Amino acid sequence: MSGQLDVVAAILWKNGRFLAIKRPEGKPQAGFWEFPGGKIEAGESPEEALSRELQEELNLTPLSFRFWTEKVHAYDNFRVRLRFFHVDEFRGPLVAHEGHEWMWIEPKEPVTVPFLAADVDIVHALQEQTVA
Ligand SMILES: Nc1nc2c([nH]c(=O)n2[C@@H]2O[C@H](COP(=O)(O)OP(=O)(O)OP(=O)(O)O)[C@@H](O)[C@H]2O)c(=O)[nH]1
Repeated sequence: MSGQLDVVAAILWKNGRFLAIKRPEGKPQAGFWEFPGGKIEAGESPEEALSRELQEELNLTPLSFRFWTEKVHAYDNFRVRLRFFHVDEFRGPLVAHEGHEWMWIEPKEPVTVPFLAADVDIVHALQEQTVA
């Protein structure tokens, strides 16, 4: 284990669907799908990190968001602490600045793409609509 990463992840909602993006080639865990977000930088609050990452990655400005849940997940060689926020309103347009593929997922439909291991139970919770 080489320490713990502090990460924010955004569950962006549009017309009842949530956004997933694919980790691009060249990044660790390329090819897996995840929620937009990234590492919280030194001196940043989770909310600031959320706004910065959405802007950098997707050209989106969150206008209304709320903390939902957090979890710690141990990958083989590092541990991550993830804070998930629901984002109900945002300003775009969505532009994949970092070359991400993206898709809007209808929670009632089966998910056919592989998500990062830490996100799998989060996706299930969204599908089961156990979230407020
Ligand atoms: N963004 C994001 N990261 C996640 C999720 N789930 C999850 O385990 N992670 C992990 O959290 C870490 C986030 O790192 P990142 O590489 O996306 O962050 P970043 O954009 O700040 O990285 P970089 O600027 O170094 O490229 C990765 O190790 C990733 O495996 C998720 O849903 N979204």
